[in-house]
Amino acid sequence: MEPYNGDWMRKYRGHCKLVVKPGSTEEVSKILKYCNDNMLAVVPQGGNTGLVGGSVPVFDEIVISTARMNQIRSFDEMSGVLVADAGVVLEVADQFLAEKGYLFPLDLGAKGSCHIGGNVSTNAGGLRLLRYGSLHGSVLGIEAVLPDGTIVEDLCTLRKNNTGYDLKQLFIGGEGTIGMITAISIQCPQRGKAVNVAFLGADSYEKLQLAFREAKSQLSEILSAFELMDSYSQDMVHRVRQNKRPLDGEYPFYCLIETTGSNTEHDADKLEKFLEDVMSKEIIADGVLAQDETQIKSLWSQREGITECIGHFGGTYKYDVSIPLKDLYRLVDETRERIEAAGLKGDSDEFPVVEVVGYGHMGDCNLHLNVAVRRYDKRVEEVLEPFVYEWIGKINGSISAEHGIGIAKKKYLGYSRNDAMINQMKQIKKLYDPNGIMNPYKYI
Ligand SMILES: O=C(O)CC[C@@H](O)C(=O)O
Ligand SMILES: [Zn+2]
Repeated sequence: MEPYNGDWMRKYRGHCKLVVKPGSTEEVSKILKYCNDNMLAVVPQGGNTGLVGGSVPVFDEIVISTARMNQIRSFDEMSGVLVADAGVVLEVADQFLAEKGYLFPLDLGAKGSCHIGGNVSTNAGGLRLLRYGSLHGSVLGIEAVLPDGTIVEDLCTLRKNNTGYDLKQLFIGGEGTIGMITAISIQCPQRGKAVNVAFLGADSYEKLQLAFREAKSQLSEILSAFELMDSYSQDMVHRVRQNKRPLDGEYPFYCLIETTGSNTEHDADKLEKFLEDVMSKEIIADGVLAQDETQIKSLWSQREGITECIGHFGGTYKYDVSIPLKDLYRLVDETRERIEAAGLKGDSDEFPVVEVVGYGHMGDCNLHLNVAVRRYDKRVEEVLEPFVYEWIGKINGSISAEHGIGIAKKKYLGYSRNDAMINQMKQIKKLYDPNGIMNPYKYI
């Protein structure tokens, strides 16, 4: 039961005694009907890589795993529409598409274990939302099972479909609270043949913002990622991996820029010119361009590896938030000041906090504020919460950009949603799940 009861951050732990692994939508339907008739609570679970405790039980809820529902149902090579079971691993879906010259329009660090059904239920954002948009746009249809066993079959394969309320949107980001997604249809873009990556260092957050503006204007249609990393996050990666840093010098801020297009020479030329320009204007202090596939992977791992390296020290308090760009990094500075003022951060074992770091998807105004700790500690939590959420609320940001609500943010929803909205959400929950068996104690 161990892997089904605990999340990978070792922060949330349930006491479930039963895991069921249906092999088909019909089996999910029978299970849910039985559970609903007998008032048994359930937790749908995919790869269990979530970061807000949404996919593990709180008490003894029954886990319904999508692990055995892992078939690609169809792929249309003309339209690029993929129809697949919820339990297909994201990387497996992407590799399948790669062979056909296409790409899954979502990519994230946990791709080797997360399931596409879980991605859609969380409305995961990932590393290239800037280019390919949100799942609310690319998911064309879903198949889901309601708590009473009803199968909602809406695996539409068309982009345009204005026929009444767009009900699938409730399941995208619904975190399994109104039904369980069993399959999805999704619009996949062509895989760009030319991928280039640059890793840049900047002397200030202001300069990084200027670099972002230039990147949008000079790289325009080929820009596929613009990721932010502060020096603290890179120090953590270095401490854990002891690897050679990408740049010779050290800078307070770094960014990773990726371009994806169809013409290698044209794209490389554009990126080189951009680099020359931002360096000559002293917007960027130093930069390196990946020369081959291996270097592309190693530069990306400086960014994708942050979560894992930070976790290495013990635990992490994670805040996945949206903030208008100009204020985005201020939250990290202010949080670090508070933690230091409370005397909670230090190099030796007596201090719970190792470091306060900021990184994320700058292109989408999405900050990951992470507080790496040697152990979870109430004193740290009290300094962080509700401070972080109040800060976000005041600035009209979002307390959950891409990781969802789960158990971690349930009580803070009011900082991003007003009473009228929360009431509507409660009504929807009641309508779909009157017995409250679907992923209870979370979300709403
Ligand atoms: O661990 C985190 O806080 C962020 C994880 C993920 O969303 C990322 O962007 O790397
Ligand atoms: Zn992220």
